[in-house]
Amino acid sequence: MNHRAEHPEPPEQPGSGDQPDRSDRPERSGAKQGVSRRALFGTGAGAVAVGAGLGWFGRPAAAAIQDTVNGEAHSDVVDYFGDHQAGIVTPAQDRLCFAALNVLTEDRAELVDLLTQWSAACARITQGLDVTDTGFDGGSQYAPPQDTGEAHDLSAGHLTVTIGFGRSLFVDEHDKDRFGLREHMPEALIELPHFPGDTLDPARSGGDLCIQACADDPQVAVHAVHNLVRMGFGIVSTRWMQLGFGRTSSTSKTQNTARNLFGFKDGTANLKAEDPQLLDDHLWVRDGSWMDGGTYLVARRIRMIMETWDRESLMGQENIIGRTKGTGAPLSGGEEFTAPDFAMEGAGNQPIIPTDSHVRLAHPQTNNGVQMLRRGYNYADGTDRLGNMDAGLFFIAMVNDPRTGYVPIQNTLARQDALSEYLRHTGSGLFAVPPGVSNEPGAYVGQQLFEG
Ligand SMILES: C=CC1=C(C)c2cc3[nH]c(cc4nc(cc5[nH]c(cc1n2)c(C)c5CCC(=O)O)C(CCC(=O)O)=C4C)c(C)c3C=C
Ligand SMILES: [Fe+2]
Repeated sequence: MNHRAEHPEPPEQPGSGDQPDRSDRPERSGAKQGVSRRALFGTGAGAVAVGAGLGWFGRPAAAAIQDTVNGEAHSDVVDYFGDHQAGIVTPAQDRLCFAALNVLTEDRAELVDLLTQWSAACARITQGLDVTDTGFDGGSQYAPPQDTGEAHDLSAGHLTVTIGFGRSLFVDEHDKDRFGLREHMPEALIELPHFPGDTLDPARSGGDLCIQACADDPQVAVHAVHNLVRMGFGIVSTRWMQLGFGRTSSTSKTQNTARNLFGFKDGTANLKAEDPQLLDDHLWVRDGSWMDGGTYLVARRIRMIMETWDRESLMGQENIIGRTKGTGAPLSGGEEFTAPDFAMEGAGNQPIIPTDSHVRLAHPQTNNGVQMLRRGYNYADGTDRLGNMDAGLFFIAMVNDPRTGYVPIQNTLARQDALSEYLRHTGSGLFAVPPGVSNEPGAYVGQQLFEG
């Protein structure tokens, strides 16, 4: 185990004797609300730690941490350990911090060591703890803190951290093996093709690794990425990063459907945690390889041209999507979750759900029965030089084979979808998301790949 806390104290720096003695400084702010990092294992009122299991890092397992809200047991911790990584079918939180990283080192052992440290850190921060026991202010005055500190007083916030491996982790741009992983590179981890209309920015595309941190609180999500990147100083560097808000999907039937920045309910017809057979058919890799129990994550930064869309009539908008703006019901009638009737005709014997509408073209019926788990977020990143909003959807989809589960649908949408006129794809990434991390001593994300 490679906890930063176990690293020896750094040698005394020249002149360090001149540093002020701050051992008597006052304690900084304590818990503010909820189950805070400090309250959980300290003296905070209201928090109850029930010893129902120990993680390999020696702390109570996630489900053990509970608080009481209106007399009912409540936990805002999502278990880090399991057959699948959290952040896939676990209920989509409201906030996202997504980062794609370049791996700088050529040393496989250094990479494995980092992944091991990341898993140890994730097991802690997903419980609302600092990265190490020493935390952000308990270590040596002469060494950088072992946690950056910005989430110290905040609760776990249902934080999930999902790690993925890009194709470029396996082979470089000359197809040369990196880290001896080439023979294990899955065939499904393709270079995504150019799709009609793509205007991708290389600075917002690709990456050797990805970190998807989702939480109720943006500061908790950013803290996760910030600390994993900090721990990887000199081994990885951030290639691009995207913040998201207002989840545009629901991954559980217990969640309501949120709206995208065009004002439509988004995520109605999605794979949901409650349909294990569909998840096995469309989401989880089931091939006995190191990816068994994992999935593939497609990320697309899709700018939505608000200025044009906002001038479209309500009827025009609904015909483009194929659903009503109010309830999200299909134009063929019923409620939000009523199945669309694509055969139904409207005025002039034309299909009531237009042939170029988004839901018709994206529906499994049009795509050989293919389904995907969508887990995207809205984004708003200021304006361009003309004052137009740079805002849209950071689309995330997870599928068990992007060659059949994503590429054909994206090609169809890019060519025929009436919605495409209002969209610009500006960033892209495809990552193999390995299975979950077991609660065994020393287990780490991607272990099946490196030790299989
Ligand atoms: C390649 C896949 C998809 C991309 C890219 C995509 C972009 C995109 N979608 C919306 C808004 C909506 N999408 C909706 C449904 C829907 N979209 C996809 C796939 C992609 N969308 C699928 C598979 C589905 C489900 C189709 C079905 O089975 O009925 C909807 C309707 C509500 C819902 O079911 O979620 C909306 C609204 C935007 C704005 C967008 C790009 C910015
Ligand atoms: Fe869509």
